[in-house]
Amino acid sequence: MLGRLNSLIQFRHSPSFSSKVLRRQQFFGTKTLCFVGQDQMSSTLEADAESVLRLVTPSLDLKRHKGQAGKIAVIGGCREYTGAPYFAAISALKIGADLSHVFCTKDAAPVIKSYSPELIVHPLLEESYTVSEEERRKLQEKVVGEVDKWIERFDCLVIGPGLGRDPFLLECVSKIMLLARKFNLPFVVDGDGLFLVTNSIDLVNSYPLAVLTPNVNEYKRLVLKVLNCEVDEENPEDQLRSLAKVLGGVTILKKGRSDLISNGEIVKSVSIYGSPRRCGGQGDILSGSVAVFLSWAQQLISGHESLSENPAILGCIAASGLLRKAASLAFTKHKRSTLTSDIIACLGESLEGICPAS
Ligand SMILES: NC(=O)C1=CN([C@@H]2O[C@H](COP(=O)(O)OP(=O)(O)OC[C@H]3O[C@@H](n4cnc5c(N)ncnc54)[C@H](O)[C@@H]3O)[C@@H](O)[C@H]2O)[C@@H](O)CC1
Ligand SMILES: Nc1ncnc2c1ncn2[C@@H]1O[C@H](COP(=O)(O)OP(=O)(O)OP(=O)(O)O)[C@@H](O)[C@H]1O
Ligand SMILES: [Mg+2]
Repeated sequence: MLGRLNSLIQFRHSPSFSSKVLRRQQFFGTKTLCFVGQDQMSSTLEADAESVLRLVTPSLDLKRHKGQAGKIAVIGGCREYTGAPYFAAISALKIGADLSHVFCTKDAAPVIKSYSPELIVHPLLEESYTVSEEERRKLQEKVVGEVDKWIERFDCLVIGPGLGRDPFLLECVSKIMLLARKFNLPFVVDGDGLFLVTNSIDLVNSYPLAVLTPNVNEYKRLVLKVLNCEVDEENPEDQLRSLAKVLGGVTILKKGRSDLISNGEIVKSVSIYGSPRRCGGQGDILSGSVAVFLSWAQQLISGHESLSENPAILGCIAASGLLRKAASLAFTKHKRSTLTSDIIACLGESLEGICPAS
């Protein structure tokens, strides 16, 4: 059994993929899934996102307790932006995480708390305008110390949604990223977290549990900074693979008409569903979703020592497929007036359609 599971979700270019029916192990409950190897993780570019969703999504098991389905923390939310961290955090819960925290600035906290009692919001971060020069170092130690008390409880962080670009705040977040690396905690970097990382690439370099989710603008800036060239529209896969390789094997999800995913070795795309609506906030849904599916993929793999796949790639494929399905469903209902909150409201129905809970 293990050999078959192993061969089927190996991420090397293995031509030997073949169609098989797999019986899941106890830790996810016995669940039969059809994991068609050929058009899945083998050398074809397009991943079979729906099969990956079925593979990593755990069964609901009465024997499990609160927290086991995932504890996510979003680091983001400032005076300027409060929607993005909310979108990322609530998406994680709507998909199936048990707990979703937001670490944001004192200004943003009451606003985000007012959006939903489901989120645990920590008003710990600070922006420069609230801190005098002499207080900075001491306050930074305090902020990072407070986050440190929580950080080991989480399965994945999402760093950047609505973070803003305040230098003092970004310096604190840099230290939080180093803390996450010390604890081998996976993190998704999005939004202004990418602004931070693009200017301090060492924060993610050679960290295989880092996932970057750049949009068109953010990708352009990352390529310019790291590869010192313009985006190659003719051959995006090779350039993406090179970028991830130069960054030491981080996983990059390049968002666009098709989402392209690479860890510097393989490249996979997810083009299913999707919608023509480009309202702000969809990338925030994606970042929260990657965190949940990456955590579930890690649980799946940790239950099989012999498996060596990259949970970050699995998480990106699953999250992209689900978001695109939910966006398509929401667009069917709301057309031009589709909002990010409409897409969030479709996450549950979309996942249920691919991977029924009962
Ligand atoms: N409702 C909300 O609260 C939302 C907040 N969002 C947050 O808004 C913030 C900005 O996201 P965007 O998608 O607008 O960011 P982008 O980076 O796509 O663009 C922001 C603007 O700033 C410019 N810019 C960004 N970085 C730059 C750089 N290094 N040098 C020069 N110009 C630069 C861009 O060209 C653009 O004009 C992020 O933290 C994001 O999470 C968005 O996610 C959308 C929804
Ligand atoms: N042209 C497109 N056609 C179809 N789907 C798209 C297109 N562009 C983006 N998407 C989908 O929307 C998702 C979010 O991408 P987008 O570029 O909106 O992120 P973003 O700009 O970071 O969003 P946010 O406003 O949250 O910051 C992508 O993962 C992708 O699946
Ligand atoms: Mg974004």
